[in-house]
Amino acid sequence: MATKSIVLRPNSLPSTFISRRGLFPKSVLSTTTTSSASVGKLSFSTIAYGPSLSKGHSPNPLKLRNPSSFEDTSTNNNLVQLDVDAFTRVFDISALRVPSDLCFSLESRLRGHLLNWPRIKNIARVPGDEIDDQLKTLFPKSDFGEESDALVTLNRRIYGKAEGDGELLSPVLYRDKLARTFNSRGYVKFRNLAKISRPKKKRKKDGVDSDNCHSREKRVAGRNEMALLEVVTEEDDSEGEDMSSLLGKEFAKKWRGPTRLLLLDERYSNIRTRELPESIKAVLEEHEGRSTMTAFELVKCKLTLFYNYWQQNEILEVLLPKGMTIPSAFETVGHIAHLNLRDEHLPYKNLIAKVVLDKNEPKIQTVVNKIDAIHNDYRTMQLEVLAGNRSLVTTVVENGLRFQVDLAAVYWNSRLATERQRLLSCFTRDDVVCDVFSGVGPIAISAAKKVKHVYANDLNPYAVEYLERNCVLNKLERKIEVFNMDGRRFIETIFAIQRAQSITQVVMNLPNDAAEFLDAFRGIFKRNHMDKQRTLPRIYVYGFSKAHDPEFDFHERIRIALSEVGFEVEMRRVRLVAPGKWMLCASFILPERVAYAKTDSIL
Ligand SMILES: C[S@@+](CC[C@H](N)C(=O)[O-])C[C@H]1O[C@@H](n2cnc3c(N)ncnc32)[C@H](O)[C@@H]1O
Repeated sequence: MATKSIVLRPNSLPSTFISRRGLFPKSVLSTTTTSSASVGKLSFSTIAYGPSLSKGHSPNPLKLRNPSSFEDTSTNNNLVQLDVDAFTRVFDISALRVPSDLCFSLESRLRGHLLNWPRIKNIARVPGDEIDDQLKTLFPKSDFGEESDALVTLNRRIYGKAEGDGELLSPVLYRDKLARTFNSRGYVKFRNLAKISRPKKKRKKDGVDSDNCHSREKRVAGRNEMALLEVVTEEDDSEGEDMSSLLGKEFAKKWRGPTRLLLLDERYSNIRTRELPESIKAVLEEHEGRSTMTAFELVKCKLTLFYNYWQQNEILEVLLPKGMTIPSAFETVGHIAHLNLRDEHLPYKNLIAKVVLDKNEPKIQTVVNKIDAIHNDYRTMQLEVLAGNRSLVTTVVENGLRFQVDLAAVYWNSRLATERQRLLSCFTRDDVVCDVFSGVGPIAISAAKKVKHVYANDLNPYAVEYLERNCVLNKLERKIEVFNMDGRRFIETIFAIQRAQSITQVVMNLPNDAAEFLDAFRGIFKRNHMDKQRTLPRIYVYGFSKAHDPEFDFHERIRIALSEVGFEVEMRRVRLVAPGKWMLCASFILPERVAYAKTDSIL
């Protein structure tokens, strides 16, 4: 079972309509249309540390005026239109560009000064931070990082001093060299020059030119991503703000080889080089010279966090109204997330389900809500599909076994997985198990893997159908015999069958009523009462109790059902199913006097 917290948050909107203006605190809304710098300053004084939807700025402020994009169309066949762009936030941050070979050691030394945001790596890569493969081939030795004169050679070649090196220039460098030659002689720009080495353009498709196509692809890719980091500007040398003025000429801004960005803490977002803390500068100075291509730079970056970045509770916090209690968990059954929403959440049920689906795909494909308490005999739930595909047939893997279930037609409770394991640990390979209320077989099939033989029964024909399928699915059909009858009749029948092997363990997992089925054991051995060799089975019976002393209460019910008092019962609390309501498991060896009782006599 997986549980997820859904934290909801305030808003005073009508139940089926959520305006985006109402989604954000006023102060934050007003900042969404201001410049990013002012937002940054405001944020730090008023809002807690770390990424938040109430911080940063929205790249699409105009869209904020369209409240209908958050409308919860609950009445409209669970089609919720959630404008995911509204959750895009842009943060202005600073980063240190450092040589790639120093990035890990610098990261650990500077950790306290780094961004340290969840799911965002402190070391970032941006286009152009790595030496181009084509250029790599120009180096005399392949190990670029260790070759001290490699950079000199590269610079010579890039800046047009390659003649005499005896090597052919790559087409890119050749074009570059040509361009500079023409310019120095005063020629006008050679307009077709770029074509010399440019790769051929792909053919236009459907009248869309390839550049537009590319930019659209980029946009879509961005949406599917969690975050995007872009370098905005690099500090202007003319202001004397580059590292060279602080750390010596070695730090002059110039690309010197593969680099990485170390994202700095948000408090440094608008900082200048000279304002960097001494501790950072000291670490950089220490590292200067360790790399053959040392070059540190302070760069301004734009970190964009998309809808995919934010967690379920962060999204719902923004979407849902103030003052609501929090729906805290959902149960997972195969691909289905099973919510248990309270009345107050119902106007937002589709919105909640959509976010749950978005945030838990691909594992979760369907989100359902329990409509009503379980009332029927088959213990099936009334479920409403709120989001995703409508199939309630799913496969659950429990303890290495696979169980197919149709949540619309059969009972399944993943929360009992641990209890089932505990129960199984009581069985041995010599046991013969009888599961009176087996459902689709989580106990019966798991037991069959371990014990000699299993008799499994359920009243629900659909459960029996899935039980049979699951026996086959787990290749255990030879060890399980399946029955479809009322539990009481089943107990009488199975103990009367001559060919039945001696049953040593009986499981009765129908907590609401199982105790009341115990009378079926009265006189089960009476027909062959001379056969004192028959094994008296151990019975495990489950029950609920809301009593002050649940153990005593359940014990009483068992004694009354069996009409017997003189026997020992082990009692265990399984779990609290509701406030003050315990699920219990009682186990005892069927008293001899009950097994051989004459059915019409009362002891
Ligand atoms: C609480 S479920 C337990 C199922 C299974 N042991 C499990 O752990 O998933 C109880 C099962 O008892 C079945 N049941 C209800 N009344 C019954 C009856 N009178 N006779 C036999 N089975 C019954 C229901 O169909 C249901 O599958």
